[in-house]
Parts: sequence; structure tokens; C-alpha cells
Amino acid sequence: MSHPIIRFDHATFGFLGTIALEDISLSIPESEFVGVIGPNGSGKTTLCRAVLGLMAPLSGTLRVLDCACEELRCHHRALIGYLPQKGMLDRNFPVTVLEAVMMGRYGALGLFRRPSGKDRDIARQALTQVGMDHHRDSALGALSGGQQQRVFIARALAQQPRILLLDEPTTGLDLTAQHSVVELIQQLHQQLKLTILMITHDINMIRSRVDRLVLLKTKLFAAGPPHEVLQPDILSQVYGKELVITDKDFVIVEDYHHH
Ligand SMILES: Nc1ncnc2c1ncn2[C@@H]1O[C@H](COP(=O)(O)OP(=O)(O)OP(=O)(O)O)[C@@H](O)[C@H]1O
Repeated sequence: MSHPIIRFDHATFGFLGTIALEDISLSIPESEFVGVIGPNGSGKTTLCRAVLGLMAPLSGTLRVLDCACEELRCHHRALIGYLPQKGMLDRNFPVTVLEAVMMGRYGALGLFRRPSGKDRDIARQALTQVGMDHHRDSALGALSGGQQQRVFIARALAQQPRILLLDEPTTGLDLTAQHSVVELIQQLHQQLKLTILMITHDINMIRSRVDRLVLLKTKLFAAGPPHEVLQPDILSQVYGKELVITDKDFVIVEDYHHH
């Protein structure tokens, strides 16, 4: 295994009165594509927030890019692209597609430095990578949900990150758009050799695409190649009756977006 770019060592994270993640030990080597699954409230978003250096461990350690997470500095954080859950971003913000992607350059620019032609080139390259450069002058709000998601992925790519954190990137999209966004993410992983952590509720969509699945329920329940983690006995311990396993597919019957 190559040197881990993310390393949790018996790390516990929480909020006042709540333990969100407990005793997590997990090493992620550079360029791995990891799917993060688990029921609602199992700590998936907390895992992303911890990697971004937004939460210090209550005990144990987390090192990201060879730095203790509580000491991640701006230049390190700029190497971590983050696509938050739908609803966390204002998709009707009155900007063009290119302007939205240019926002991804601000971390690299630092305060007060105006974007240069080079920053613009990097933003356009990111738009090309997600197949959206021809829409660069369109209003962000005029795009479909799937196209907007591509633009937000381009914004994260414009940071020229080494790690990409994606929190449910397909939620709210129709099935065709879900497939095309996941295909794009897989393709970016192969082309750019990025380390990707992708949170999802859609086990079937990612099981054949990720290198490893991490199954959370406050604790790290399982981590390994999809075929090892997706065992009925493991899944039923975590999801209980919420998960129905058919011949081919895993169906989560819980209505997780309306809880
Ligand atoms: N800001 C907060 N303040 C207090 N508790 C929080 C906060 N954010 C999350 N929690 C709690 O931490 C636990 C883990 O939440 P987290 O959002 O990481 O789960 P999740 O797996 O991402 O859930 P979902 O699938 O519903 O998005 C939950 O018990 C949640 O209620």
C-alpha cells in the first residue's frame, strides 16, 4: 500500500452530547476511489468534515496530506475539493458557469489577489474535463440538475485538488443524470488519479466502480473491496429491515430524505 494520504487512527469525533464517529481507524492511499455508505446519521458527512479539517478529534488522530487535521492550513485545504450535499449550495446564485468555477480558484489565490488569465485557463480546463465548457457563459441557474452538478464538480477540480470529497453527488437527479454523473466521477478518477471519497446511498450505482467501500454506523463497520463489504449478514446488522436484498440489487427502503 502506498503512503496514506488520509489516515484515521482510533479517531472519535462528535458534537456537544453526540458522538458522530467513534474509534475510526482507516488508511486511504493516494489515488484510491472510496465509496462511503451507511444509514442516516451514521457519520458519513462528519467523516468529510473531519477530512476537511473542520472538526478536531475528541480522541485519537487524523492525518490528512501529512498534516494533523486540526493543523490543516489554507494551502493544504486548497488541495481538498469538496462538493457538499445538495441544498448546501445556492444553485440560483446569479453567476455564469465560468464564474461559478472560478470560485474554485480562490483558495489557491489567497485573499485579495485577482484571478489571472492562468486561473481562467485552469477553470476552463476544469469545465472541459466535465464536458461543460460550451456552457461557460450560461447562467448557472438555467442548467439542469445534472449539468449544475457537473459545474460544481468542475469548481472543485479548479482547485487542482489531490483529494475530492463528494457528499451524495447524485441525490435529486433523474436516473440518467445519476448514471452520467457517476460515470464522470469514475472517469475523472481514472484520468486524474485523484483520491476520491464519495458518500452515497446508492450502493448498486457504485459497487462496481469503487476500489473500496467503507460502511459506517458511528463505528467503522467494514472497509474493503465491495464484494467483501456487501455481504447480507454485514449489511443487515447495519441497516436492519431498511435494506432489502434481491438477487442482484440492494434496495434501501428507508425514506432517508424525509426524516
Ligand atoms: N452540527 C451538528 N450538531 C450536533 N449534532 C450533529 C451535527 N451534525 C451532525 N450531528 C449528529 O452527528 C451524527 C452523524 O451525522 P452525519 O451528518 O455525519 O451523518 P450522515 O451519515 O451524513 O447522515 P445522512 O445520511 O442523514 O446525511 C448524527 O447523530 C447527527 O445528528
